[in-house]
Amino acid sequence: MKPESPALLRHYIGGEFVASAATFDNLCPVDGRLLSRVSEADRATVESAVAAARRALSGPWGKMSVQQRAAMLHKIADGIEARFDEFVAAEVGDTGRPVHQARSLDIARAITNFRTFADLAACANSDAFETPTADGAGALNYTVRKPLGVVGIISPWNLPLLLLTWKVAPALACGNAVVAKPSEESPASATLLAEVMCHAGVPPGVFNLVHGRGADSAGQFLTQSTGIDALTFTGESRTGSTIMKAVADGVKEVSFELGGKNAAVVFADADFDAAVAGVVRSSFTNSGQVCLCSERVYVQRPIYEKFVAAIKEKVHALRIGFPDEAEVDMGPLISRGHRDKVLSYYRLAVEEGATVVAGGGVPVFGDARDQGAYVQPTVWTGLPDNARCNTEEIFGPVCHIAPFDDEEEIIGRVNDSKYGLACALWTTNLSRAHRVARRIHVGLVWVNTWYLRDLRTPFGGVKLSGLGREGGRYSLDFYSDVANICIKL
Ligand SMILES: NC(=O)c1ccc[n+]([C@@H]2O[C@H](COP(=O)([O-])OP(=O)(O)OC[C@H]3O[C@@H](n4cnc5c(N)ncnc54)[C@H](O)[C@@H]3O)[C@@H](O)[C@H]2O)c1
Ligand SMILES: O=C/C=C/C=C(\O)C(=O)O
Repeated sequence: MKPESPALLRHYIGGEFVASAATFDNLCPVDGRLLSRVSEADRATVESAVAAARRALSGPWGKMSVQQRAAMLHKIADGIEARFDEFVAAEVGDTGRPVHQARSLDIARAITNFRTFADLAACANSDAFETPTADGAGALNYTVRKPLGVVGIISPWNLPLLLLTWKVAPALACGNAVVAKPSEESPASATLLAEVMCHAGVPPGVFNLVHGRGADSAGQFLTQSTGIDALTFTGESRTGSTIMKAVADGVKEVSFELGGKNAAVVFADADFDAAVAGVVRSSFTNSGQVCLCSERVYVQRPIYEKFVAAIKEKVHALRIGFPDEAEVDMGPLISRGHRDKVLSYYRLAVEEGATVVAGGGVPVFGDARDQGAYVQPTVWTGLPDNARCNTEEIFGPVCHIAPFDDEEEIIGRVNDSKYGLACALWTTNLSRAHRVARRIHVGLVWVNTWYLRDLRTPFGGVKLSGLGREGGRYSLDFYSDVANICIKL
């Protein structure tokens, strides 16, 4: 029987699904099979999406109150909920992640993103100041939030729907119209989101979706469009730098959530078992493809050897499997291309003198997964802090474990990085927790936990890890312009 021709994923522009003559293949990282063909937007297509967004701002969307927009965001969340299993299947197909993760994290958080920013925007207060004046009558100053206008959104493949909606939700809550460009590696859930937007009655042009790659493709064309008012981007630091140059002439507002080379620091007084479990989670979740993952692990010397042995045992026990296996811990990397990058670091580590405590290669399954993008979860010791494997973001299931002696030493070593996104500290000493956390030069510190999220908190990094903060009112501040009005009484 002739195999079904793969689906064609289309753009969503001005409320219509639009195909392009140019397409690219979307492959499944579990077994390499062709999942779908994807329309690739040219510059004209991207510009038509930007124009549709501009038109939407002067339509019914631009006249809606924040309460009406909040209600629309809840309808979008309802729509994702109604098609929850389809979104799970789309995300798992594109990324190969465990089904249980897609259900509990990726799709669940997309729904939460819309509901959280609906409520935050609807309840956001403005500022007001009574100002005394020489004539005694005084003046009243108050602020109003206005949408930026057309916001370009470019998102990565590692948590596709979570990170796309992390930006779409507040952008829409603040009254903007958006043109979103998801990663070429993960087009499926974004396309489903467009269907939900359409069904929810989001006015045409408010949410536009264009598919394509980065350089010389839809991503670059979006950043170069003079029709966008702001650009929010999540991805590699070097891509962020390229995008910053592209938008500089127009002095566009940017929000960047970029790369990291995060540390986990385990003090001798930590709850040992909790720290072991926590580091396994923070180094190997999503096959290490989370910007917050700990690729640098530092363990205080008295427990170092015991800790390495414990991590080795846990990593050897990690179940690498098909997405739908109930107990699977780890799936493949996103693509053969990304696997080549991670394997190049596996080789480099040995060249740099690492001891390979666990992993270091490619698992052999003897089934379809051998055509996928799997790698072994890997643990190294023995490298100096300045080794490339200890300074460059690998973005795979790997960590290096090094001993340290005291607080001053470890604070200096953790901060000696061109990145500054996140850090996980493990200690039962409360004073030490507060003291050290404040001195780590990152945007996010977790103590005795990792990736515990409260969406009202600021999220973002320093140095090469990003520009700006999103989350809670920080998102409202980025996705709206605040104007001050002064009334002479
Ligand atoms: N800080 C955070 O919150 C955060 C979250 C997730 C991922 N990340 C980072 O993202 C990276 C992994 O994601 P990735 O591989 O998709 O990143 P990437 O930079 O390769 O691509 C991200 C997005 O940018 C687009 N793009 C690429 N080049 C472009 C260009 N020249 N102009 C415009 N768009 C372009 C891509 O098509 C994709 O949609 C890692 O470095 C990770 O640390 C950071
Ligand atoms: O890979 C990076 C993960 C980013 C996560 C978030 O932005 C979030 O949880 O809101």
